[in-house]
Amino acid sequence: MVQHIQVPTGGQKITVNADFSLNVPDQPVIPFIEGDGTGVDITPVMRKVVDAAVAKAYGGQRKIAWMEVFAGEKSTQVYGPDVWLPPETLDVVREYVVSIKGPLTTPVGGGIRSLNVALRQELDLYVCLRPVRYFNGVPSPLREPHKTDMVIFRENSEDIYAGIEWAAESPEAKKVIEFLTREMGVRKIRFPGTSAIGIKPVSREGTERLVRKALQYAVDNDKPSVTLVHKGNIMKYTEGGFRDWGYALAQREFGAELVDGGPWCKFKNPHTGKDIVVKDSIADAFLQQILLRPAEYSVIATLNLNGDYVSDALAAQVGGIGIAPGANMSDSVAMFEATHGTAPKYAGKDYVNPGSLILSAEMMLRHMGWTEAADLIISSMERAIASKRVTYDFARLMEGATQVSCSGFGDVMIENM
Ligand SMILES: NC(=O)C1=CN([C@@H]2O[C@H](COP(=O)(O)OP(=O)(O)OC[C@H]3O[C@@H](n4cnc5c(N)ncnc54)[C@H](OP(=O)(O)O)[C@@H]3O)[C@@H](O)[C@H]2O)C=CC1
Ligand SMILES: O=C(O)CCC(=O)C(=O)O
Ligand SMILES: [Mg+2]
Repeated sequence: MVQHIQVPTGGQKITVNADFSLNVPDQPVIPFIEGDGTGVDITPVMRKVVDAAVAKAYGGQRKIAWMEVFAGEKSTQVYGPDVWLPPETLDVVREYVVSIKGPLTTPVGGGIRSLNVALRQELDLYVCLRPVRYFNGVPSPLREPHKTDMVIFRENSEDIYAGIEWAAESPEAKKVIEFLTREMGVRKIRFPGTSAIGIKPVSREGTERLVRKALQYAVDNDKPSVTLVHKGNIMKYTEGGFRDWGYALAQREFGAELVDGGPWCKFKNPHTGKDIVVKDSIADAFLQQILLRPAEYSVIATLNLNGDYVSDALAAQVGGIGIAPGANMSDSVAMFEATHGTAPKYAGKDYVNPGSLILSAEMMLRHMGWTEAADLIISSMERAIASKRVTYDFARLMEGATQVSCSGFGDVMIENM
């Protein structure tokens, strides 16, 4: 029984087989969270574009039955003042297997903890998958933006991002600091009386399941390399562990062999016979390498916080977070979402680029096996950009562009299907 969610009549559930493949009916029910801030602008546009692509691709034989579920500010309006993430949202998203969400606000400093992180943790959506590619004509700060073609596998359930921390001078922080200094012999806390404390859990199991997905993706998609991005020189057991466990897994499960004595290693893609190189890069150096030598990187596997930074940095190289899509996935459940946040200054103005959420929906359609509709979204996005009728973020950097609204860009895409 659901309290405030209206289950659409006529739609059916997507189900998951034992091997994690999906059974997708012709009218699947897809839960969506509208999102805070610019969620009110981009989510309806995303739905309109997806509905048009599906109608065009399948001539009315297939149709998504959208089902709104609630989180964030809208949830507090529907369920009551303090209900930010109602249990029935989690239940429904788990039960219906494939969903999509707009961005959700997280206040800085105090207030609620991230609902985005909570959704990922509660549903154990341990892979944050963020492909970064260039669309011809998009204004970019790089001379050769097409050379940036990477797929980020960001660990999504642990690291300092898990949000285990205590405020400075709180009894909890004092207790942890006392334990660390008295029982663990820690002498390195510079100002113990006024330090906030955060905990960074990074596990072998969490690393292995993420790196396994990244390596398998490289195999399935004929990619030349997987790079483990970490700061293991400084954080030896957490980020260094990530690197070491990643390399060990590549050798143990994929038969990788050391290159020149290691630690880089390589294995043959069983489908193509080509080499897949497994390498690593320290995060600060990596951030300059992706600008200077992007063509040398393909699949990226990294920890949660690094993945957050790397996602926006790479998105900027190909035109910004206005067209940066993503997915949060477990072995069975997938929740698609844009890389960007709620951009509050533009909320409700029908202004921002809906491209990130539309391309997240494109990933969703492909995940469902609805490739014809997904292809239509890509081709109409390409044509819309080529026509130079684009939202402010591109228009301000593009010569000869006509600026259109958020919904206007959706309409340009639909015209181009
Ligand atoms: N997954 C999620 O739900 C996420 C939520 N957040 C949350 O969002 C809130 C705001 O975060 P903030 O740091 O401002 O980051 P945002 O990603 O919301 O916005 C930063 C800047 O990115 C550009 N931008 C964002 N969205 C778009 C878009 N659709 N089209 C074009 N440009 C866009 C704008 O740049 P310009 O000013 O140049 O126009 C904007 O000012 C925070 O509460 C944060 O926690 C953040 C990231 C992810
Ligand atoms: O949860 C948030 O508010 C921020 C999340 C974020 O920036 C991301 O996942 O990329
Ligand atoms: Mg982010």
